[in-house]
Amino acid sequence: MKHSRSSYARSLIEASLDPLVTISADGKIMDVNRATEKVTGVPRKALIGSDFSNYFTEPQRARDGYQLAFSQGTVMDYPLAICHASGKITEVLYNASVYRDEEGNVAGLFAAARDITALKKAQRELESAIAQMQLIREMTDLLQSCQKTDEAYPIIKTALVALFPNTEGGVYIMEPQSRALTLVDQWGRTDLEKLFMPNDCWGMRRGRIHIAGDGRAINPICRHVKQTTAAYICIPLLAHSHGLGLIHIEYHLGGMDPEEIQRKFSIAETAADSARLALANLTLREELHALSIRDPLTGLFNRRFLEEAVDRELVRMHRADQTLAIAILDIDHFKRLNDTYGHDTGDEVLRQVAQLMSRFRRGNDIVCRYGGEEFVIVMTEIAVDAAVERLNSLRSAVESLSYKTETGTRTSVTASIGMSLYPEHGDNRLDLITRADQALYLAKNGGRNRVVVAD
Ligand SMILES: Nc1nc2c(ncn2[C@@H]2O[C@H](COP(=O)(O)OP(=O)(O)OP(=O)(O)O)[C@@H](O)[C@H]2O)c(=O)[nH]1
Repeated sequence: MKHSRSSYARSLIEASLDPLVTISADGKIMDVNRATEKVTGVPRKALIGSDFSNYFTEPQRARDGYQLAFSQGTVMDYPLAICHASGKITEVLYNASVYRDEEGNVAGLFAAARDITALKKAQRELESAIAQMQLIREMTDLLQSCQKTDEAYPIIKTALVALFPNTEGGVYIMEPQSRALTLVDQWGRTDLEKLFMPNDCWGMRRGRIHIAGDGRAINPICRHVKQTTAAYICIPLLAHSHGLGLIHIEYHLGGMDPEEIQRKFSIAETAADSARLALANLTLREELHALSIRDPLTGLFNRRFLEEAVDRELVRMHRADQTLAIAILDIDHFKRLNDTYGHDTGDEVLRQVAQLMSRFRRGNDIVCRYGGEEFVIVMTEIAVDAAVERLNSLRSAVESLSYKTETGTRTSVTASIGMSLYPEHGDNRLDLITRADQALYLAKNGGRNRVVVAD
């Protein structure tokens, strides 16, 4: 009966999936079950009699737990990590309690471990997923506050570097005219292709993520990828199937399990989605802005732009204690020209005068179509004499332009110019424009085709 009871107890111990061990008062292993052999990779014979702390990644911590169990009589959920002979680590929680001999003296410790490796891994993955989502959220937040695409690229890059440590890559933007993909920011390697066409990238061609260099049989290597020692992922940034750019990430497969790689891809996709939306908004905003500050007939800046620019320049001139000249150029008898030769000839005159004025621009000068047949020129850091001289040469250049009319004859125009100076005639845009306008009125009344400075 005695024999069968101990064999029953043994079977029970062996049936446990948790590693069970008894340790003597001097720290030597006295007995183990099969689960302990399995988790350590050491046969029972070698385990018995050996120092129990040898099998942990942190032997001192194991000994501390052992001491604690002795002093308290028991320890619960004591975290340790067992090191298998192969190097594989099993994270466990230990429950241990002392056991006594027949005289009631402490004879050793009985300890049971619960494998929490999978739980810990899931916990770490969850924590890392939360941290990554937090990073993406921060990136999205910052991107929403960007005013220009130029501000967005470094934010996207910084987020990608944080999301994918130990990778290399770059952010490309598609040039609207040529459709070429241009490298605008990069991390890690510095020899990424700087410029290539969408056709050189399988991701851009197909409008979806392209993964290659990771040993899959079919996925071909993109032409823009110079070295193929690393695996890589190309994420096209598209908005309504219109190309905005590309995110290219290269990574080394060593040590990453396929599940982890898959997770990284999903994160890359989420980050790219956010970057794509932000870039689409910014590009649209920039396009609208360009439309809103240009005059469609002449291509010059419009009044709205001028107002913002003059205010900015006035602040700059004030700080630098410098002068600024504002001149309004008005084509003489333009109504008559329109009435005589037709509106199209009038338009052609406006276009040619605009081109002339663009060529006239120097340094920080601002030239714009102020409305109708009126143009404004802003010249910074200029004295009155120099300004008048330049304006007179512009006036005579306008006079020497010749236009073919709708009837086939040629005609020409003259222009009157009124000018005011900062700070002499005012310290703000409205005053300066009013004074220039008054000077223009005087130029018209004085016989036209002349430059008049506010008195
Ligand atoms: N062709 C053309 N004409 C325009 C445009 N915008 C304004 N105009 C015309 O420009 C003319 C401006 O005429 P006015 O302001 O009377 O002045 P003006 O005939 O130039 O006479 P002065 O300024 O006194 O020399 C009007 O007939 C407008 O219709 C445009 O975009 N194209």
